[in-house]
Amino acid sequence: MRTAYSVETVRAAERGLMARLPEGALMQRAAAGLAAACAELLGRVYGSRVVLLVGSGDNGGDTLYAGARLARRGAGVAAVLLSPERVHAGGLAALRRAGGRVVGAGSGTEPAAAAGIDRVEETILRADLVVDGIVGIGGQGGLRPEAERLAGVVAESGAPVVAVDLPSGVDADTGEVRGAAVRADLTVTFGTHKPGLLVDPAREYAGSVRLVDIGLGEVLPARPELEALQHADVAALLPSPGAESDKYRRGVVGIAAGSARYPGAAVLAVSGALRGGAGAVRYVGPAGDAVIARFPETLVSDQGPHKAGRVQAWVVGPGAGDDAGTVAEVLEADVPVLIDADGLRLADLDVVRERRAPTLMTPHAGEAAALLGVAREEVEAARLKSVRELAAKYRATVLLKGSTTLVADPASGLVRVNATGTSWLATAGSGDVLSGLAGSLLASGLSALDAGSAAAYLHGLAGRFAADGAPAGAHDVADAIPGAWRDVRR
Ligand SMILES: NC(=O)C1=CN([C@@H]2O[C@H](COP(=O)(O)OP(=O)(O)OC[C@H]3O[C@@H](n4cnc5c(N)ncnc54)[C@H](OP(=O)(O)O)[C@@H]3O)[C@@H](O)[C@H]2O)[C@@H](O)CC1
Ligand SMILES: [K+]
Repeated sequence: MRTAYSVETVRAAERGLMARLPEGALMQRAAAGLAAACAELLGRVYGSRVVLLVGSGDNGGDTLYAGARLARRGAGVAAVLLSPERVHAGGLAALRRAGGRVVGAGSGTEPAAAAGIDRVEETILRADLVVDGIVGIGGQGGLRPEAERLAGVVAESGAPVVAVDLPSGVDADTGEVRGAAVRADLTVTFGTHKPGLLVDPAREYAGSVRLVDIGLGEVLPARPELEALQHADVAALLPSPGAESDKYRRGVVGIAAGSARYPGAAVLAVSGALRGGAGAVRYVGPAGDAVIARFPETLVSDQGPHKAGRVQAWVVGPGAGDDAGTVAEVLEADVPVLIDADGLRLADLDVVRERRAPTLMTPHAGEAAALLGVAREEVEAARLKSVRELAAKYRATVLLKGSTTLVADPASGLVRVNATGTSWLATAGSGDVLSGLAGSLLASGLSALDAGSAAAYLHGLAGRFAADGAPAGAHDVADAIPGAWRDVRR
């Protein structure tokens, strides 16, 4: 499991840890990990040109101490100080002792302000590596103008960028990027991941992320604010039939989807459900012929959901068109229900709120925006906040689809982020496959949080396998689910 903790939690943990350690010990651990990552990226440290962008806080301190380590190994290290009067004094002294220099205005020993500006640009443009220590977890909002200007020069230089703890300008807790921010190739983060490193849009700014252990793990609380399942976690969740299992014990999933206009949605939802571990898939709706033609193992009924027979979980909504009656009937069932696509528009949301059995809602950003009464761009800019708000508002587990799919649990407030997604999954019908897959996992007994997050994980992996660098259709993704399942189990 990969976990992320909020700034408040990190700060509290750090206070506890610092009280037990000699002063500066944590910063030295951070700087050592940072310098090692920079050295690895450089390949050859001796003779390389490293530029440090140094802000006024401890993030700048980490950067200066790491710079000192690189200078001792023979790198030419130049520090650009954004607030020379408030720079981390110990870090700067260490850098100078190691032979590092300060460039730009206000350094005291360097050329005057006007000339200094050019020196800074020249230096950055010649750099082999830029280290972004402008701001870390103490940051508020996007970069300030001077930092933004420097970030522009860095982008122009094309030099690889290592961000210290976080790319400066992104929000550590939310993953929001409300102004200018540094784009990094690698982010070296300390003690724990921060939520912003795992959630878009900030995740995209971070590049690859490396976690440096500074001993924080032992003082962090057991429950993180955000977690990301890995292969082993998903493997532990997936159902496996025992010797005694029959189709009812393995779970029957009901799919109420498709319409005369959109029969394909029914076929795709069933294709996902058949690969999700349930013992049987029942289909209810007007696309029975199309479903049977493609998947003869489906139990098809043209009666409504009430008359469909035993079902342990329902999926309602994909391609449902305007069939509000079926959605209402499914919501009356006292079993877990997954609501997707048209179902999200057709459902009586007061009924959803009052349901006793679990509900899993699976909107994309546009559907989530409609449910929250905000613009789609706002959901995309603030994915974590949006998914939490939806879960609280509808007292349902909510899976917000997208480049980083999020699943929020209404009771605990825990959010899971899925890391297996690929942009190849942004293809018509891919959401229908996901609904069927998640519904099938619900029917086999997983909680809504586990079913949603395990389904997102398998679906993302299947998308990668199906695409393998080329476009793939939603049915290819469904066909690749068994391979993803085996890969996770291996
Ligand atoms: N604590 C620990 O044990 C350990 C902490 N560690 C490290 O410390 C970091 C946290 O350090 P921190 O608390 O000093 O805050 P930090 O992120 O450096 O920035 C604060 C300064 O930035 C400024 N500023 C704010 N917003 C800005 C913006 N948008 N654009 C530009 N500037 C902005 C703001 O200035 P002001 O508003 O006062 O003008 C303030 O002075 C953490 O991320 C990790 O790297 C590691 O060593 C491991 C041990
Ligand atoms: K930073």
